[in-house]
Amino acid sequence: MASMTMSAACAQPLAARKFQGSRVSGKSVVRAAKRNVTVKAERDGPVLIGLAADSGCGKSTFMRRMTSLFGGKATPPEGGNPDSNTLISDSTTVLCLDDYHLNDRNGRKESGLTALNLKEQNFDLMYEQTKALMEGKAVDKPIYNHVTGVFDPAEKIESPSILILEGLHPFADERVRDMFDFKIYLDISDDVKFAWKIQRDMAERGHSLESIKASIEARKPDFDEFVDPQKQYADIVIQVLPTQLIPDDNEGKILRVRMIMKEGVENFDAPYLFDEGSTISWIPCGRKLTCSYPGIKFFYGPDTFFGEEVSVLEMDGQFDKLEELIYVESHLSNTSTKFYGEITQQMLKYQNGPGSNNGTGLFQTLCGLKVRELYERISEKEVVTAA
Ligand SMILES: Nc1ncnc2c1ncn2[C@@H]1O[C@H](COP(=O)(O)OP(=O)(O)OP(=O)(O)O)[C@@H](O)[C@H]1O
Ligand SMILES: O=C(CO)[C@H](O)[C@H](O)COP(=O)(O)O
Repeated sequence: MASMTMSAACAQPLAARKFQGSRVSGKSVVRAAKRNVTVKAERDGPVLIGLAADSGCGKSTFMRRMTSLFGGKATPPEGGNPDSNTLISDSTTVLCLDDYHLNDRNGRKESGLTALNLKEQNFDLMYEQTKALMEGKAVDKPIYNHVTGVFDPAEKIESPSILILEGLHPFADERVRDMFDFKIYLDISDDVKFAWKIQRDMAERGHSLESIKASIEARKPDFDEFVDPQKQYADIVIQVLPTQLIPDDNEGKILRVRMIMKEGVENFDAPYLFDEGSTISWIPCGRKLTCSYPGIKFFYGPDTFFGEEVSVLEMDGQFDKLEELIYVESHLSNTSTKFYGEITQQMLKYQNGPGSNNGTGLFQTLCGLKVRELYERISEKEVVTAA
């Protein structure tokens, strides 16, 4: 049977609440009534979006979901290097920041540093080229070839309408960080990262369990020091955790996904469940939504993250019948869809992609819709969408 609880009394001040993983019980916080619209006038260059995440954490999957909302298929530069890391569609260009590594694979062996270390990234070049693209100029960007481990001849990148920088360190350099219109951090917990790596590297790449464990352990200290701290700068953090619906689950198949959204971000109004500012726990399983074990649970409420006010949308569990997502979609507001059912349509379009039946796909889609709206507000151009 469907069940919902909505809290409306708050004993603690916002800042005193524990953030991570806790069920927040608190009052309806009236703070999001204003719409955060600040259209930047006289923008000639692109709208700049950043996506930070560790490697193998679903950036490519996320990018496919996001760029498809702008129409056209994102592909590597036509007639260019087949090992290019760049994806170009009609209006979007996705640059992979691995292309700004300072040293190639051998160089890193000599320096003894990993690619996660900030000293191994050419932030000056990354800044200069991002700035040039933002000014509408073309650049000759290096290509780091992941197959050979060396740099290939540079490729010409024209200034697009929407420029997306994805990689390990989009927000580490203050000069580039300040240029972004919107910053996203994909935060995959160690347990889930491990499960995904095993799935990909064992099944698809023939690596042993021991070698996968060793590579994750080797990366962890540098990841914690150089990549993870960037989440404090993100406007949205999509956090992927093991389910809480199955006690001591270690399979990593059922996921609890949280979309943590900063308050007061220009051109971004956070989506919400039922009632903006309230704290809501919702189990929609029953007549309208088919749920097999362990079911689906949603949560929405205010919180704090790195000392800043945020709202959190959370989904634990997975959909049995994806088309029934329409029921959940109809209870979400501020989603920036252009027609009824657009989220469900998008999710069905990518139903074979990883995460399509759980919160990763849902929140990545929602995030893509918010980016589309942000682009429309800043550029004052409309993205035409077919229902
Ligand atoms: N939402 C998801 N649910 C389940 N598995 C996922 C999800 N997203 C990604 N994966 C798993 O992680 C693997 C890597 O995904 P993807 O190629 O999108 O990541 P990436 O960050 O672009 O990787 P890399 O940086 O290594 O190119 C996929 O093969 C898949 O097994
Ligand atoms: O973290 C990474 C990508 O995000 C890679 O480890 C880094 O780019 C180095 O690549 P390779 O292992 O192919 O030399």
